[in-house]
Amino acid sequence: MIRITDLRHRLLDIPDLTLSTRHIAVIGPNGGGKTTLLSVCSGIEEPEAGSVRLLGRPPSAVKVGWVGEFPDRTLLFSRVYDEIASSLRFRHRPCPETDRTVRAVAEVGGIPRLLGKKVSALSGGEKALVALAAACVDDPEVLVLDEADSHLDAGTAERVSRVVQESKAAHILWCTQSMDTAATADYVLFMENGRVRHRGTPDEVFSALEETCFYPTMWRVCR
Ligand SMILES: Nc1ncnc2c1ncn2[C@@H]1O[C@H](COP(=O)(O)OP(=O)(O)OP(=O)(O)O)[C@@H](O)[C@H]1O
Repeated sequence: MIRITDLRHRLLDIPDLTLSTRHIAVIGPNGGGKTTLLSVCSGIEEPEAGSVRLLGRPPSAVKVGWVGEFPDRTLLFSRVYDEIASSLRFRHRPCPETDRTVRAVAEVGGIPRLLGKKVSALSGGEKALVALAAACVDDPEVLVLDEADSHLDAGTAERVSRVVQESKAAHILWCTQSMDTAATADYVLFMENGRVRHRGTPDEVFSALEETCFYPTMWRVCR
């Protein structure tokens, strides 16, 4: 469970929010506070007031995997293998176990052929897949994606969805500008001006957004 109480941080103002579903989509206009909310929920930023609890603990006590919109800013190592292995190495996992786990997560992400490459030689979409593999390799309890799918072709975005769904994370907080992706979530938060304007199942939230640009294209076509 994710529990937010009296949260105030910059423009964020969320008095009370309890999220118990696994896949939570965070959507809304630019500047609405989505990244700020994800940063606070991930423990990257301490809230100015109020509290966030993930699985009953403060975010700093939870294994959180983070994938940002610009992997160039977060990828630390020059080789793909080293990047994906880094969190296991930081925890001093045995080398054979690390090797097995890195290869397994690369397999799920469809990137075994990238393991020997230099990060600087990858395309933007390949970097996103590497960042996702690095975030998933240590079995995060909570997986947070901040518009990680924004520069991906449809096939790569589909692969990202598969890796995310196959992760063992209890919660996936996924900020996306793809309303079709958000429509596949269990629960949707629509953020505007730092507040949660709409919350509920995709049906509940998107029915309130039918006249706006925040309505899934696939729903317009197929429903
Ligand atoms: N470090 C910061 N210091 C002060 N204000 C900030 C900081 N980071 C973001 N903001 C402001 O907070 C507001 C919300 O930003 P945030 O990045 O959370 O929005 P967002 O919904 O993720 O937007 P986008 O869809 O454009 O990425 C914006 O007005 C932004 O200018």
